[in-house]
Amino acid sequence: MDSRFFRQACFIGGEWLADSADAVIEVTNPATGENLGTVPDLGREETRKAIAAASEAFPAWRAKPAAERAKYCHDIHDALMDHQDELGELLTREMGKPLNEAKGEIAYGAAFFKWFAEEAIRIYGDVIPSPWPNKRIVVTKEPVGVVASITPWNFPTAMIARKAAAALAAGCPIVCKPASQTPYSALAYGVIAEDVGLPKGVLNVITGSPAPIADEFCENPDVKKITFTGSTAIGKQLAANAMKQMKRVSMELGGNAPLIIFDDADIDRAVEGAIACKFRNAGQTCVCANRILIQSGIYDRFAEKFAAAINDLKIGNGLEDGVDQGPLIDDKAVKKVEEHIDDATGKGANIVTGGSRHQLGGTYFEPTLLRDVTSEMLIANDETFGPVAPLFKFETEEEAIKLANDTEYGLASYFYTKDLGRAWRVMEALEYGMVAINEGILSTPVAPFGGVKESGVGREGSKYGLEDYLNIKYGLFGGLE
Ligand SMILES: NC(=O)C1=CN([C@@H]2O[C@H](COP(=O)(O)OP(=O)(O)OC[C@H]3O[C@@H](n4cnc5c(N)ncnc54)[C@H](OP(=O)(O)O)[C@@H]3O)[C@@H](O)[C@H]2O)C=CC1
Ligand SMILES: O=C(O)CCCC(=O)O
Repeated sequence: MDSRFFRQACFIGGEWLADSADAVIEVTNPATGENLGTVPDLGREETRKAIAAASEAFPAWRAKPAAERAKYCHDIHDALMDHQDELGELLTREMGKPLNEAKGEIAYGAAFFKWFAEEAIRIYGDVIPSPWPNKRIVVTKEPVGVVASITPWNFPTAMIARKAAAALAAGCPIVCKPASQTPYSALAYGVIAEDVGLPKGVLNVITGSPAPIADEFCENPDVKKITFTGSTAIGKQLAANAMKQMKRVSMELGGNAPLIIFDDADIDRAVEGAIACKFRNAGQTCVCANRILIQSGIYDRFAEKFAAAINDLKIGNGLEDGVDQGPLIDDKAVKKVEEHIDDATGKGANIVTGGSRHQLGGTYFEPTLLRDVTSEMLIANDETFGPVAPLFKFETEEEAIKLANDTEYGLASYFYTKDLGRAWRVMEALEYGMVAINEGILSTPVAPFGGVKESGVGREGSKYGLEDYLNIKYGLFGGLE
């Protein structure tokens, strides 16, 4: 690929570490199946080196005035935005999402660096009124130390941004392990780190087999925090391992988002929101609506309008103009989508539109609408992570809430209503970390992103996102008499 951001080497301690002989991972463009290149398949030893580089960088990095760390974060923001088109194209090539979404992701990622640059200078402590006349109590905030991150392929730039920006702002160096399917957007951060003159070791990117890298992250005592975005199964495993040393953890895991549309909703607005919420990134986000619950009075009307909007979506290579939905990440993802559709239709659901692999071949899949879906079907309980919209029917508000909460997940939820009382009631009743009312997209760096139940722990973005990278220290000053 003809881009100076395209690096087939890892970035450790400010140096580019190229592959050793045959130990490489091949990276494929999901839109074409073409091989884009390779990255090193590194293991524990190199991970140890990256952690050592980060540990070495820590004392000087944490000692910098917050305004200096903020300046680096602002510079990273500016560098991402200056190269938005080039980085967006790199992202589309390795991940498949449409170019406009990819460029949007670069801007979204950059916005985390800006946000946390502005938060870095507001890491306040506290003075607590003392219960003793001759003693004083203060609270200070300190960086947790070296952070290790593991991120998924669906947002290769932004998922690193929301971890790295908070870590750097707080005073923590970071070692990033990106998904093996999308390493190049992550390695581009190495180029950016060089461009902005980030001190060596503050940001490291290592590629390779996940298990040995994760084991080193969990077992190396110099790593003080592990931050992960990905599947619940891997998140649980990582959290359990990290707890052996009582490391701090942030876990952004799977979801099973309900999108509820009440009879009194603005149907056109709900259709627009459902398209954005369900088909963004071809349905491959943990906040995509996984279950669409429609009140019976508008069920048929909504289904008809939603199907028409789905039929307008253009499928193709994300680099082509006007494409709304690219390929799925790989064949495993397509098989999961097929399994969910087959299971649902086998148990009585009906396909309104789509339902099959797209004529373009590869991992392209038709955006699909299923109706008459019920709780007994696999799709009701398992995250599809693909372009399938299943419509469930409900009669009452109480039933909708019960259905929506009937899952072990609790990440994002959505509902549409014009009734203010209902808006408050339902928001309070939904057991989710995030609730969007009359909106289909809720992500922004200024709000806390995260889940409850088995969707994880911790929050990213917002003022709360920084707390996850800080330790609280209580200082007691005695002897004032
Ligand atoms: N919350 C979210 O945003 C996401 C949720 N998912 C959900 O998970 C499902 C499976 O997707 P998948 O990509 O396989 O998700 P994974 O959880 O397997 O992958 C996410 C990250 O974890 C790494 N990883 C894989 N195995 C281990 C391990 N044993 N220890 C530590 N890290 C590991 C991966 O590395 P490598 O790429 O090298 O394997 C990748 O960097 C999806 O269908 C979806 O339901 C998936 C992605 C994001
Ligand atoms: O799917 C994810 O892993 C994160 C969703 C992206 C976002 O909206 O922030």
